[in-house]
Amino acid sequence: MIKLQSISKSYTTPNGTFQAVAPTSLHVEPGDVYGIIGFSGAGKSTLLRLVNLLERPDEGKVYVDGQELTGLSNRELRKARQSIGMIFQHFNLLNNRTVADNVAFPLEIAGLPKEERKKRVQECLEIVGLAEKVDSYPAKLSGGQKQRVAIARALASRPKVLLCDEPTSALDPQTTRTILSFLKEINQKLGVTILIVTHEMSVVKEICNKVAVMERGHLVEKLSLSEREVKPKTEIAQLLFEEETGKERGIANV
Ligand SMILES: Nc1ncnc2c1ncn2[C@@H]1O[C@H](COP(=O)(O)OP(=O)(O)OP(=O)(O)O)[C@@H](O)[C@H]1O
Repeated sequence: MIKLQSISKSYTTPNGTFQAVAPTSLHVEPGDVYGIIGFSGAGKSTLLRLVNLLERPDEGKVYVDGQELTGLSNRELRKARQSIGMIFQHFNLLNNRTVADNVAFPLEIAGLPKEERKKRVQECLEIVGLAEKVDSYPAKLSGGQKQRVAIARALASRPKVLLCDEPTSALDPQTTRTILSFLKEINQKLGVTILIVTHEMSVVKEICNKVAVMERGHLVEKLSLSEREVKPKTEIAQLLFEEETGKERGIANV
C-alpha cells in the first residue's frame, strides 16, 4: 500500500547540510498498522511527511496504492492525496470554523457538492462519536475531542491510508486509549492502512502489527509483533522494546 524506495531528505542549515533521512526503503502492506519509533530528532516526522510529499525527497520513489507519487504533476498529486489522510500531534484544526466546517474543509477543496459534504461530515463525526458537536468551535473542545475531529476530517475523503504524526503525544493516558481505539476501529472496520510515528511504546503495543526503529535518519530495524519470541537485534530497538513489550509479547524479525 505504501512503498518507499531509497528515499532521502537533507536540509540546508547555517551549519551546513544535514541529512534528516538517509536513503530508506519501507513496505507497508494493505491493512497494516505500522509504527515508526525512535528518539527525538531521529527523522520520524520527516519520513512520514515524505510519504504524502509534504516534503519532497531528494532522491528515491514513493508509491501509494500502486501509484508513483514522485512521478505526478502538482495537479495529479492533489488528487492522489485525497486517498491519504493525515493527523498531527497538535490537531491543526481551523479555530474560526465549526467542527462541521473543519471536517468539510478537504471536501470543499475537492469540489464535492454541498449536500454530499453534509452527509459525509455527519458520517465521519459519527465514526468518532462526535455527531452532537457539529456546531461547536474547536476552542470549546477537549484535546481528545479535537483529535477526534481531526480524525473525522482525515476520513472525510475516504482515504485508503492514514498518516499519524505523534497523534497521542499531547494527550493524557485515558484519552490516548480512546484515540487508539478509534484508530484500531478505522483500521479494522474501514480497512484503512495506518502509518504512525510515535515515541510512545505503549502506542506500538496497543495498535501496531509491525514497527520500524529509526535512529539518526536510518531505519535500523524492522520488526513484526507476533507470537514467536525473537529479540530485537539493534541496541536501540532493545532499549525501546525490551522493558516495555519484549517480555509480554514476542517480537519476530520481518
Ligand atoms: N525544515 C527543516 N529544516 C532543517 N532541519 C530540519 C527540518 N525539519 C527537520 N529538521 C531536522 O531533521 C531532524 C529530524 O527531524 P524530525 O522532526 O523528522 O525528527 P523526529 O524523529 O520526528 O523527532 P521529534 O520526535 O522530536 O519530532 C532533526 O534534527 C530536525 O531538527
